[in-house]
Amino acid sequence: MSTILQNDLFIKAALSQQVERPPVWMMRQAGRFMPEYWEIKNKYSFLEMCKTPEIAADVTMLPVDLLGIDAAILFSDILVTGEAMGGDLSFEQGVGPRFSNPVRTWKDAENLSVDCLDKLQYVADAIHVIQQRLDGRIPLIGFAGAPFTILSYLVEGGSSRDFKLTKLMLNNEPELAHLILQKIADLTIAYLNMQIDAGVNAVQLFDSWANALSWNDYHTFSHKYNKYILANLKRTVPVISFAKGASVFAPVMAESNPDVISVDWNADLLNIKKSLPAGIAVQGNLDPFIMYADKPVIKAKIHELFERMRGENGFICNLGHGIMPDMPFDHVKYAVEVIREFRY
Ligand SMILES: Cc1c2[nH]c(c1CCC(=O)O)Cc1[nH]c(c(CCC(=O)O)c1C)Cc1[nH]c(c(CCC(=O)O)c1C)Cc1[nH]c(c(C)c1CCC(=O)O)C2
Repeated sequence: MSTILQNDLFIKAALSQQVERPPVWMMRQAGRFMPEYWEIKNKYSFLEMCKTPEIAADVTMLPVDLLGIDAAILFSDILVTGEAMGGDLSFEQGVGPRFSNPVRTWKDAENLSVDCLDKLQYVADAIHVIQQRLDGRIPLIGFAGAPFTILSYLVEGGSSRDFKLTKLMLNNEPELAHLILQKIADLTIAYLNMQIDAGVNAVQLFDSWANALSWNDYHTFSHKYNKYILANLKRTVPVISFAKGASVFAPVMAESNPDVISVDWNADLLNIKKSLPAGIAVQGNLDPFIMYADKPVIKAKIHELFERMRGENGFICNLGHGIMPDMPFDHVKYAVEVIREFRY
């Protein structure tokens, strides 16, 4: 690590070193649950916010200044790689992400571009601005979507409940799926290495919808590509592998040798950690929905997890999935305070 960080709890825990308390950050920590996010969001579209480095930096800094978390995460979206490859991406209020030109045929797949890193230059520019603003206070996490999760959005043309079209492709035309997955994986390697060169202090690969896959399909269509990506990253910063489904797939994820595995809320985190090779840290695994509960419940659930993880190096506190737009801001802030006051 070249930068000297004032608060390096997150990096230490990611590298399984001893810390006085677990570090905390939360997925979707910059977002619609914050009134200050809406002040910006009411002026720009979501993609304008992502693509304007000064605005992306302003939004990245909101939870740093308002919540006091131990790591910032770049404000962007996993779907920007799909857009750079040729996807016509939009985010409509109430509808969510949409690709208006879904990728379903060999011709569609062949048209996807891999040599398009220049289209993502705005992300490197944002990282430079954010690192100036952070000024070494806490680390910055970069990220990308894992190939299977990006494939699902490209094929479905947006969010999906059951991934019917994606699974139809995996079953009926596996070679077509492999062509698309390989292209996404190759761009993702270049993209994450670009973020590392631009100065992020860690990267996270989001395989949000891995839990849709069977055990064998997970190996064939997800793990294979995630492993290929991790093998080709500049391993100068910690790498976090996230899957909704990590409760089941964690031992497989470990084979791609990440520094950290981020676990949803279904599993017992200590059991997962003990099942992994020494030196792999875990992140998670609070049920995000505790944020709706009364404050004493929030505190009790955090302490329950921390007591369970007592004595374990290599534990980063996070939610098993992202903060929801209607979660009370003061509950999230309270959760961070409880974590920051905790000492082993
Ligand atoms: C699957 C996925 C996406 N995006 C992402 C994932 C993986 C994590 C996960 O599993 O949730 C990742 C993501 N999306 C966003 C970030 C920024 C950093 C952070 O604060 O975590 C990150 C890391 C901002 C965002 N990404 C999005 C928003 C909301 C945009 C808005 O303000 O309208 C934000 C703050 C939009 C988005 N982008 C995506 C969806 C499903 C949606 C929201 C749909 C909806 O609820 O309206 C795709």
